[in-house]
Amino acid sequence: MMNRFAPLLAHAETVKDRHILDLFAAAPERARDFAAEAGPFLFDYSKTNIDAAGLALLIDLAETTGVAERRAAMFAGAKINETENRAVLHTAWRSPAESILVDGHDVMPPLRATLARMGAFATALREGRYTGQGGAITDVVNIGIGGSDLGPAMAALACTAFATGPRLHFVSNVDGAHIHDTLAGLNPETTLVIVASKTFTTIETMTNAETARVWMAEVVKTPATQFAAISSAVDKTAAFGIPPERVFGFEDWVGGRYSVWSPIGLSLMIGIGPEAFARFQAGAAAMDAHFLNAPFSANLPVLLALVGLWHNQVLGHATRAVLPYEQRLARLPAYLQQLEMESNGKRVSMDGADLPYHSGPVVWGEPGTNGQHAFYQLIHQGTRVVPCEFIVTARGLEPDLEHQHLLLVANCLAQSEALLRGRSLEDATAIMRKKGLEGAELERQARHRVFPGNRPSTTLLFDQLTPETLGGLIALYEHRVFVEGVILGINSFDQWGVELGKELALALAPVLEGKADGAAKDGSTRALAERIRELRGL
Ligand SMILES: O=P(O)(O)OC[C@H]1O[C@H](O)[C@H](O)[C@@H](O)[C@@H]1O
Repeated sequence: MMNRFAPLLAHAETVKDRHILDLFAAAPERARDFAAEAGPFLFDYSKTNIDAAGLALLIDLAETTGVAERRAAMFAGAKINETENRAVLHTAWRSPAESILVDGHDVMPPLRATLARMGAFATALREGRYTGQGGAITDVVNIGIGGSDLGPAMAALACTAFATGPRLHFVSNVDGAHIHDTLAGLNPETTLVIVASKTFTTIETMTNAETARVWMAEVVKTPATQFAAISSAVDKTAAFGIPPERVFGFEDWVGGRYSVWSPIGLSLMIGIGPEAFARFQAGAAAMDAHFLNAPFSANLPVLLALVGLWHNQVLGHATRAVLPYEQRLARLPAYLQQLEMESNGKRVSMDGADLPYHSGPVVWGEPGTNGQHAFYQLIHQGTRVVPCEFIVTARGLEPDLEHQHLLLVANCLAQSEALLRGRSLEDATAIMRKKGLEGAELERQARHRVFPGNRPSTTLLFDQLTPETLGGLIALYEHRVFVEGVILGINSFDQWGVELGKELALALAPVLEGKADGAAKDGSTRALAERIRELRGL
C-alpha cells in the first residue's frame, strides 16, 4: 500500500523547524485565514505549523481519498461498515429527513415512532404519572458500558444546568463496588433502572442488571415495572423479563460509540426533558448539514481531521490532548477516547493490508484549569510535543459567577499562548538575574525556566454549553473521526480489538475459581492466578 502522506511528509521536512510565530509575522491575517466557523463554533488552527501549501496538500488528500463519496454513502445508508456488513446511520436519529432507505426499507417511520414513545415515557415519568411502588420516580440508574454508558453519562454531566428531571446515575464497571456504591444511596421504591446494551449480552451490563434486579426485588413486589431496556436485540430483553412497552429498540446500524442520539440517550432525555433532548439532536443535525455542505477548506469536521492527521501521521506526534475549559465537559475526554480510539485504532486498511503509516493517536485529557496543575508541565517543557485541543466557552451558565468564567477563559488563552510563544533563555536569564543570581548558577537556574515554545494547539470556541452546542460538538467529533478514518483507509466502525480480552476473561473466571485448569496459560498469568486463588482462600 502506498503511503498517501508522502507529499505531506516531504513538505513537512522543509517546514518542521520553523517557528509558528514567524507564520503570524509573515501573514498578519493568519488568525482569520486559518480558522473556520460553523454555526456557534469557531475553530482556530492558526497556532499550528500548517501554512497555505500544507493546507492545500491536506485538502488534496481529503479530495483524493474519497471523503466526499464516503460521506454521501454514509448519510445515504450504504453499508460502509464493510467488516460487519452494516450501514452507519447514527445520523438518522437526529435527522430531519423524511425518509432514509436501508436495503430498500425506509428506516425513518419506526425511528420516529420510537422517539415518540421515548418522549411519552420520559414525560410521564418526569410528571410523576409513571411511578414506582413508592410513588414518583426520583432516581434513574442507567446500567450500560462503553457506548451504552459514556455518551449519556458525558452528556448528562454536560447538561447539568438543564437538568429538570429525576437524578441520573450511571453504573458501568463489572466491579461490584460500582453498583454497590450507586444503589447504596437509593430507594428501590422510587428508582427506575434502565438496562442499556446494544447487544444485551455484554457481561458487565448483564451482571449489574441482575444485581439491580435482586436489589429491587427485595422491596418492590413487581420489579419488572421499574425496569426499562434499550437494545437492538429486543428478543433478549423479553428473556430478561422487561415488558415490550418499556423496551426501546434500535437497529444494528448505530454503532455503540455513536448511539447517544438513539434510545441509548433515554436517561439523558429523562433528565433534561424531550424538548431539550430535541435541541441536543438539532445541534447535531446542524453540524451534519454543515459537514455535508461546506467546502473542505471551511468544513469544521474536515479541518479538525486534517489538523489531527498533520500532527499525528505527518509530524509524528503520537498523542492528542483534549482540554475542555468547561468543568461540565469533564467526561468528554473519556467519551472521545472511545469515539476516536475504538474507531481509528486499527492496524489494517479496509482491504486487510498492513497500514504503512500510523493509525489514530492516543487521545487523553482533563478539563482546564485542573490539568494545568497536574500534567501541563510535560506539555510545556517535556521532550515530546503534545498537540493540544483547547475547547472553551465564552460565557458560563451561572450569571453570578461570570468573573470566575472569565478567569477560566483567560487561563485557556494563556496556555495556548504560552505553548506558542515559550520563554527564551535570554528572558529566563533576565528574570533570574533580577533575583540576584549570577555566573554558572544563573545559567543553570535559567535553563530550567526555559519554555521551548513553538508547540501547536487548536482552539474550539463557542458561546455557551447548552444542549444544542453539546449536540454540535459531539457531531463535530464524530465526523472528524469519520474523515480521519476515510483518509487512513480503515474501517472506523468495527471494534474487533476488544474481542480477545473478553474471550480470555470468560475462560479465566473458572481458573480463578479453581474449577478449571490454567496449565495452558503463560507463566505470568498462571502465577498471578495462583496468587489470587491463595488470597481469596481458594
Ligand atoms: O451496548 P453493548 O452491546 O452492551 O456494548 C457495550 C460496549 O462494549 C463493547 O465491548 C464495545 O467495545 C463497545 O463498542 C460497546 O459500546
